[in-house]
Amino acid sequence: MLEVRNVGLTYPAINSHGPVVALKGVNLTIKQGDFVVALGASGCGKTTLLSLMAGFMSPSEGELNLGGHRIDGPGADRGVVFQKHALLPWLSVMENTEFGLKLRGVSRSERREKAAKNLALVGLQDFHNHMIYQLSGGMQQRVGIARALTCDPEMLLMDEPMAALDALTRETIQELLLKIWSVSDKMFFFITHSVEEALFLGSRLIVMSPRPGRITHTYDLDFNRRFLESGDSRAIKSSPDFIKMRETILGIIYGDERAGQKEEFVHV
Ligand SMILES: Nc1ncnc2c1ncn2[C@@H]1O[C@H](COP(=O)(O)OP(=O)(O)OP(=O)(O)O)[C@@H](O)[C@H]1O
Repeated sequence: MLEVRNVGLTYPAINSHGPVVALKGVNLTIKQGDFVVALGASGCGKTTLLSLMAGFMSPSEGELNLGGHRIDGPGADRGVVFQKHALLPWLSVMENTEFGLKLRGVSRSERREKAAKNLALVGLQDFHNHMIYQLSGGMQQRVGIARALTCDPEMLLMDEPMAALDALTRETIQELLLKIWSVSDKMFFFITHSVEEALFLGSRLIVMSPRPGRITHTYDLDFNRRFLESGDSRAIKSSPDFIKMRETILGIIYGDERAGQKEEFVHV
């Protein structure tokens, strides 16, 4: 279980810009098997929250605990999938996928076996020896997912992993992610700007607002389970309850975006 308790994060002043209160009073609990998706206007602190969960930085206030232990740096119990540029272009698909295990000193045969299993899970079993530049954007993102899974983390953290992909590839990888989620007991934390993607993927949706960044709305969802039962994503995304929810969430986010255009960010 991941617990975020009363977390605040203030970035220090840069030149003439004062400090920025990126997060204030954030509370969130993510349990095994939860797929939590974060949505919110630009600058509301989504990436900051993910970075704290990843241990890339420490909170100014409050604490984050994973499995009862305070997060005080990056760890193999958390795998991160970024939007792009996170693969090593001079290594092959297999070498990228096994990289984390290699750093941990795992034997070649064991890490190859684990990497091959996860490359098969994302449909790249025939591409072990390809170089990264020989793959499409969607395939590269599949390698990123396989790489994160290969260290067998308790939690997968994903910061807009589909943002750079075309619509069709994006839908295919959304469906792939749900299939991976359904056969694992991992915690997923996923950031997106797409309301449709958030509703489709999440078992819980948090909506964040800026100035200062905080969680303002939480929704439990079951569109992902309905997809896993029916396999028909288009039917789910065009269903009346999906569309109604999409409009509600869009109303909240557009309200925040418009307010943001009128106000300066809060400085302390
Ligand atoms: N390194 C930094 N130094 C100073 N301020 C920062 C830094 N990183 C982010 N910020 C500020 O903190 C706030 C939250 O940023 P963050 O990137 O977490 O938001 P976000 O919701 O992920 O935004 P987006 O949706 O645009 O990616 C913003 O006001 C941003 O300008």
